[in-house]
Amino acid sequence: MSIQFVKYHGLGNDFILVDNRHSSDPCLTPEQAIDWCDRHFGIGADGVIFALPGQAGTDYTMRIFNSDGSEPEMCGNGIRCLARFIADLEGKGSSTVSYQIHTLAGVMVPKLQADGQVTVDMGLPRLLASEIPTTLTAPDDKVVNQTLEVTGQTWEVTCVSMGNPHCITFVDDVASIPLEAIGPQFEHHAAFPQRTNTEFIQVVSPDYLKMRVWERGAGITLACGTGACASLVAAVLTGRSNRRATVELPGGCLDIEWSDDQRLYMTGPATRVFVGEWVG
Ligand SMILES: N[C@@H](CCC[C@H](N)C(=O)O)C(=O)O
Repeated sequence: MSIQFVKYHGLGNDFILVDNRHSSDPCLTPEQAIDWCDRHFGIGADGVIFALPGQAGTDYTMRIFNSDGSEPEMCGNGIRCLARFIADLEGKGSSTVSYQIHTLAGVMVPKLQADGQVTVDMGLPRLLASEIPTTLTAPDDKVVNQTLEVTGQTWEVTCVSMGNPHCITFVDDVASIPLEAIGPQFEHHAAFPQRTNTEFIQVVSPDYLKMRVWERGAGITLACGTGACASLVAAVLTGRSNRRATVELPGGCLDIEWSDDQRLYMTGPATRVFVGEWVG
């Protein structure tokens, strides 16, 4: 088996991109994606992303496997990388092109900017417990400032879905959170039937948030675009931030806006690192 790939990252959240335009099924199995993502015995990445033919009138379809082989509905940093990958494939790398991308979370619209950044219309946040999903409140209620018991400690959490689930906790100092130890306990908590991504947020000012993340299916990553959007929504819902803020992650900063049209707009970089060929 010989497959060409290109490695990209969005603020250190890194992905292997595969040109899958010839078929509507990913050319790798979840087990193969696990092998590719292995940082010692494979290429190394937080996930593998496939550019497939568009569905329902869209330009392309994005599918993604996390590094544990599970398939998330959406990936914010990944869709910026996908947009740049497609533009490179189409020879439009330096233009301000935009694409309609079909994902399991709905249609997303990334647009390449003249300065090299990518802005993505990430759609509407979903706030009801049944939409997260979580059993923390009644299905039709929002999950804002709810208590959650993890590792014998009580946390106050707010949950937001950006198509994928996020559980957000505001803390005084993100650096002091033992993410490696508690991340898995949030991810696999019985209150989250589809597991959850977990963000810890320090509010520096109403327009500047610091974030660390434990991702479902990938563990600690240097950035998470859907997580940054969900965290801004949680910060607005709890009266902690403005509707537009910089979110600083270990890998760098994203600009996030929860616009008056209620949609989330995320702007950040997407960087090509190298091309390769898998000869497994
Ligand atoms: N890093 C991503 C999110 C990837 C999916 C996530 N691990 C999940 O399972 O939901 C982002 O930038 O949004």
